[in-house]
Amino acid sequence: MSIHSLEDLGWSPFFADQLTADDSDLVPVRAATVQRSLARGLGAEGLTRLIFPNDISAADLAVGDWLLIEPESHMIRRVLERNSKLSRRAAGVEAKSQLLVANLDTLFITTSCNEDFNPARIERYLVLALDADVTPVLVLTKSDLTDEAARYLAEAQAISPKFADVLCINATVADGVATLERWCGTGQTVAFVGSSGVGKSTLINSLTEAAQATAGIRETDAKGRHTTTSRSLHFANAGGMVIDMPGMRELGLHDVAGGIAELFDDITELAATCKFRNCAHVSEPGCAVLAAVDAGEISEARLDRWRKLTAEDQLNSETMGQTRRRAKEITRQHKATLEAQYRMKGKRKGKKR
Ligand SMILES: Nc1nc2c(ncn2[C@@H]2O[C@H](COP(=O)(O)OP(=O)(O)OP(=O)(O)O)[C@@H](O)[C@H]2O)c(=O)[nH]1
Ligand SMILES: [Zn+2]
Repeated sequence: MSIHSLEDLGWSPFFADQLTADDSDLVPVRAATVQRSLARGLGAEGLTRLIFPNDISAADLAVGDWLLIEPESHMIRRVLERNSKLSRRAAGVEAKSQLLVANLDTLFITTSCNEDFNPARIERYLVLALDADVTPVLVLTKSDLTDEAARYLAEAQAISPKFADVLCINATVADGVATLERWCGTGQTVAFVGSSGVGKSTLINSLTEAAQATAGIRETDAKGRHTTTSRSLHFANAGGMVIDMPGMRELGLHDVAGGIAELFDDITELAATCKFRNCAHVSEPGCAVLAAVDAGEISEARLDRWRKLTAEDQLNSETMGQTRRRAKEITRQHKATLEAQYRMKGKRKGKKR
């Protein structure tokens, strides 16, 4: 197994600065796979199996994390602060978030030049990337299977100025893949999201093939196929690292208010001047956002997309307790309204008398 420098694995001053004198007997490794009680770390010595102490469990770790471990026992002692993290709402009734990957630099939001292309879905992924502090790059694949690649590209570019780049490629040929490599250089970590069949595995395989072979850490199943059942960290040919996230097609929005505020920064800015602090921009008096819509400065469609994303985020972010409280509050308000109406009727009756 070849030896890698920590910088090859994405180590940077951000992590080095977190080390203290107490850590001098520990070594840094980067979490390469994390499954229940089995986690592996990549370090200067190659791939090692990690041991969990009582106070750290697999749920506390994400692929891409930087960990400090004991060099002999491989016991994890500390998880270093992340410079970015991608999470989603965990399965189940509670509004808990599940950590997916950590210390990601670029997220390739992937779709194809066909019926998969959907601006609303692309915008959802963009919110996730912005919320996670990860650079979003939009990748349109299958440019070779359409006569309308230029139209798709123009439509994609119109979605948001927040994309660092919008690429339109044939993922099955080398020069298509090469356009992604400028994001995958030494010290950089990238990952892909997008629907099934848009070409994520094709791109990951091409971006990592040569480097994985030399590193000798490509995990294969009994038939020799590349296994993609859980998230894992891989070397990119261009010098950086790729996190494979199989099964990450649908990422329910959860706790991404910051990402929504950034994507819709025009609405966010105006909202600060609405008369009411918790203005929902529906029909409130003194609403600066509605005024901007009336003036033609913000399109109704854009405000509508903001409303939908905000509603989804709020619903997914509230706990069962909050849902119950909200239901109670609605019932209470309803009762109060009915009582008020009843009293009004009574008064009117009283007047008649
Ligand atoms: N012609 C052409 N075929 C492509 C392109 N990108 C992907 N494909 C093909 O589309 C099929 C699906 O590609 P995958 O890489 O498996 O897609 P995926 O996004 O990884 O799909 P999941 O693993 O289900 O999430 C494969 O047969 C690819 O060869 C492209 O740009 N042009
Ligand atoms: Zn308003």
